[in-house]
Amino acid sequence: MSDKELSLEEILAAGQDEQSAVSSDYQSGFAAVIGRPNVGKSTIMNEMLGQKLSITSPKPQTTRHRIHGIHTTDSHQIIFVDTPGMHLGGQKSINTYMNRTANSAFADVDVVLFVVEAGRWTKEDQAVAKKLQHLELPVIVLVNKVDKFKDKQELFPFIQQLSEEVKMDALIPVSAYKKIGLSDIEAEVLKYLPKQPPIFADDYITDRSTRFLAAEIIREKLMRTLGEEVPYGSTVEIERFEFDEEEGRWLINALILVERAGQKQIVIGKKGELIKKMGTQARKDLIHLLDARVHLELWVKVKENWSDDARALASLGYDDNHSR
Ligand SMILES: Nc1nc2c(ncn2[C@@H]2O[C@H](COP(=O)(O)OP(=O)(O)OP(=O)(O)O)[C@@H](O)[C@H]2O)c(=O)[nH]1
Repeated sequence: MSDKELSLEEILAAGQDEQSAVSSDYQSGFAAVIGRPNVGKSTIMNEMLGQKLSITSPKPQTTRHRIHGIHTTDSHQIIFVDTPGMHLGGQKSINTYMNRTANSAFADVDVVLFVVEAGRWTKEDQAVAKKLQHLELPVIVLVNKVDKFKDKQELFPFIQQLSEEVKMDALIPVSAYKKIGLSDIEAEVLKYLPKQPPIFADDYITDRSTRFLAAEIIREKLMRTLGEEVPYGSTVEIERFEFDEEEGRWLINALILVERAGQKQIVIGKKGELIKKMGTQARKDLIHLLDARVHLELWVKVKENWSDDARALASLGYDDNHSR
């Protein structure tokens, strides 16, 4: 990848200006959110963030974490991070996921939120629990979907079983649907966050970031679809990013820039099947990011030495003065 890539440090630097103004009691840090698919991780996070927004890290393939959301208040900032592969659900086997997470995903986080589903303990949950045993990190178990149990007493045997199976520091019954337990999660997480200034600027989630993240989502699909075949030097430029009020949907046109004609065919795939696949996956994530319908057009264009092109760089956010 190009060394002009916007680094995580540069993104973080955006938060530096804010830091002088905050109190010395300010707390900030990272909470990893893990759990098998479908337990309600996204729903809990969206409720905690108060908005349906999930952002990914600037470099999905090279940073350890996907940033799921940033919750900033006057006294603290919790950065919820997802472990790699978590959202691939059924597409990735639990083993692959666990192998990857075992190596690096928990580095640098302050606390782990292990989400399970009330009344349902599966082999996948067990595999996650087993991995957690070897971590030197505080673990808070979130038993989600407790609304499914009218009589809370029915939950006791399950909670008893959990306390035997999982090495935990706290257990919180939660219903993301009914907004039960959300403030308890926040209070419990705060016990483990260091006193330090906010890591991200509190306005980090802006239009500009959204546009930038849209490009990142598409680039992520490019990398995931093509794997090691991803053409060196390819990148994504957002040409159009506007909301169509009448249709009630976002219109997004994105160019995948490659440096040679031969690479264009690799990206498009046989009968266009690869670009179609990437488009479908990217659209799904964009709908989630923007919380609205999305019309996405993806084009592949050969642009020799795109990395020297000022406009391309500006649109990618590599230029401080770029227009939004
Ligand atoms: N009854 C009930 N259902 C819930 C609750 N929270 C989430 N769900 C449902 O559980 C399903 C899975 O929720 P998600 O938030 O997508 O789960 P996830 O763990 O992020 O799933 P992956 O993205 O596959 O890892 C959805 O159908 C939600 O509507 C809850 O508090 N109560």
